[in-house]
Amino acid sequence: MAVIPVELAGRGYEVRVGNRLLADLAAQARPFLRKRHACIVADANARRHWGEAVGNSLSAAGIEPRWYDVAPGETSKSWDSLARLTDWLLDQGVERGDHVFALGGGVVGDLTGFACAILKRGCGFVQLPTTLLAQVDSSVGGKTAINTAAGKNLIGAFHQPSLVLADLGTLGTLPERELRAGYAEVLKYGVLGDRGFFDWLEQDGRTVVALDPAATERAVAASVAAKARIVAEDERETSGARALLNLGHTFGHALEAETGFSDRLLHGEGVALGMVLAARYSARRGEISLADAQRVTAAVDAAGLPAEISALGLECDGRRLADHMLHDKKMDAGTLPFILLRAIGEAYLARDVEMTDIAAFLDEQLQAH
Ligand SMILES: NC(=O)c1ccc[n+]([C@@H]2O[C@H](COP(=O)([O-])OP(=O)(O)OC[C@H]3O[C@@H](n4cnc5c(N)ncnc54)[C@H](O)[C@@H]3O)[C@@H](O)[C@H]2O)c1
Ligand SMILES: O=C(O)C(=O)C[C@@H](O)[C@H](O)[C@H](O)COP(=O)(O)O
Ligand SMILES: [Zn+2]
Repeated sequence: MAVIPVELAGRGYEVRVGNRLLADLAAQARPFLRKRHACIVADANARRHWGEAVGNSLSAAGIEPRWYDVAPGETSKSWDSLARLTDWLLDQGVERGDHVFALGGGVVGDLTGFACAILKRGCGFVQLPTTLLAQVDSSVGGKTAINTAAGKNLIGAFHQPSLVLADLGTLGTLPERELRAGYAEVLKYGVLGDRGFFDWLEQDGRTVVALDPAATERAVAASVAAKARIVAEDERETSGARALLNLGHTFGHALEAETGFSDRLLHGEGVALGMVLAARYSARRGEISLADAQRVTAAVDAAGLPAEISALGLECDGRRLADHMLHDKKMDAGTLPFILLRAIGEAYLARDVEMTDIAAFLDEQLQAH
């Protein structure tokens, strides 16, 4: 098992990456189980595959599991789901000193984390991520949120979990498309800040998607370590360091909004395409080399992720996509900073990007190929 600390003064926590962690939940999470029952908010698919392991572990320790099912999919990150979940948590008598468990992917983690951030002005929670994306990214760092009609993650809070248990065994039941979508966020850490990691993924990335045990553990642990470093440096995205984790997301979130937060484009797929667009736009500005932008495109394509916006069949122009971006939380005094690339492994925050230029670039991309 790899144990990665997220170092935050007085509020630090561990991310444990390994096998059979859910079957061992009662022991792993002992300090966070102070009552004879525990509330578990679960993605319905995650519960179907992994609920028994969680339930058995708790029951054997004399703790009654109380389940709340969340419908799979991005639409569960809504006001409606949040209201229903907080009502249920109140019915269960959750107190500020209690911990709620979130079993599932980023949807359940973001929703439960936000519910726990506001329930009685804040109770504890433990992340039990069961998707690759959630293990390498969403369960770590305390960003919690729901979506609104105006866009992605627009209502939320920073609220850190007390523990993250990333059980690699859970990836075995994940549909392949979801595995690939999660891989996009793995690739992101290489592209934004670690050329050596990118080189390894370029070479051996297929072993991660094939769930080779050593490769998977290396990819998850390295990704978590990269995120933990950045979160410890800039927990609330104020200095610019954490904003780099948004590489590909300004484009990606606009594409998710345009496709109605539907199965047409998963979050990780939007991020993959967004990284390609960020790399191409950086090359157009004469920053990253064309060859390196092509390497990013090839790595995305090799993972079976979308690399061409023109293939999405969108019926919109660049201006419309640029308009979605105006709701981005990075907006600062009317300007939207973009995460661009000077090289693979060297992302930076560009504050001189004109939205008219982004719209023109997107028009070119929509028409290409
Ligand atoms: N808070 C953050 O820092 C952060 C970071 C990245 C992404 N996110 C958010 O995370 C969300 C995407 O998360 P996701 O990719 O995990 O998607 P998800 O939560 O929708 O899960 C993907 C699918 O996998 C199923 N599933 C989950 N675990 C399973 C398992 N072990 N076996 C079989 N099926 C399983 C789910 O039912 C769902 O259909 C987006 O809303 C995104 O905005 C948040
Ligand atoms: O943790 C972060 O910081 C990230 O940006 C990670 C992203 O992968 C994630 O999708 C995040 O939710 C996006 O943040 P947002 O602030 O753009 O909503
Ligand atoms: Zn993301």
